Amino acid sequence: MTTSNHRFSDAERRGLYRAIHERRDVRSQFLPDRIPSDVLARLLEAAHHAPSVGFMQPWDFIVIESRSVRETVLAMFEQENQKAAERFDGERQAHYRSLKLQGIMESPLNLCITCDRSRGGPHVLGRNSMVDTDLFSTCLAVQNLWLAARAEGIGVGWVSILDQEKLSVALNLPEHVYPLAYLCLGYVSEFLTQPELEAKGWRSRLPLSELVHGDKWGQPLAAPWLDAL
Ligand SMILES: Cc1cc2c(cc1C)N(C[C@H](O)[C@H](O)[C@H](O)COP(=O)(O)O)c1[nH]c(=O)[nH]c(=O)c1N2
Repeated sequence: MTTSNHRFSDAERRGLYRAIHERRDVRSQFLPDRIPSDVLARLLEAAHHAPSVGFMQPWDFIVIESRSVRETVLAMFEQENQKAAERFDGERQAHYRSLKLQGIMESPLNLCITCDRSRGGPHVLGRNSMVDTDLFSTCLAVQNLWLAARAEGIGVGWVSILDQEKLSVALNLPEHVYPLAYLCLGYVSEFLTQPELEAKGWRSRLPLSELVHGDKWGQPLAAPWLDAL
């Protein structure tokens, strides 16, 4: 077995944390520039190096450039988004309707990351008790791609306001393949410094210190370093 140095240089560490903190969900700032194929290859390679239960690697990547497929997905979004808006009342509904929640046509590339729930056969190591670990693994592939994209200067927007069954039909997915993440990708004019939902007053980041418990749920953790957050 080969191994690697266990610690990154300071610059490498800063780069990693920068990608984590400066990654954004993008829907408004896409530029039309094509993503070069070598860059796309690096993003897919990053996704493919995510951890997965039993090394199942349940993901597939559907690279969507076709305008007509994107138009179909956009129509699905409009339909679902209308239903979503109706769940809110009054001012909150007006606020919801003012939010831009997808960049399907403005981004030059859409990518669906799917989860093949049957990959690796009926008994996947680590998935006996928690059967959704294949979905969790695929989410990690999404996150790897999202962070790598940030480092490449590429914005990613996740669109989940879609009917899964209709999306599966539009993308010709087999029954056992789940359309986990529909993503819009492209270079951007800028990356916002805070989540767009926060910038637009929809919801703020919660204080981490309120989310850390000691030993059991609800028990405070004596940790002075939390006060510094
Ligand atoms: C599973 C999942 C699904 C969605 C999202 C994210 C995730 C993880 N997000 C993006 C989400 O709003 C965003 O991540 C948060 O607002 C935090 O912002 P940053 O990602 O830090 O910029 C998202 N955004 C959007 O405009 N339309 C959408 O349908 C979705 N769906």
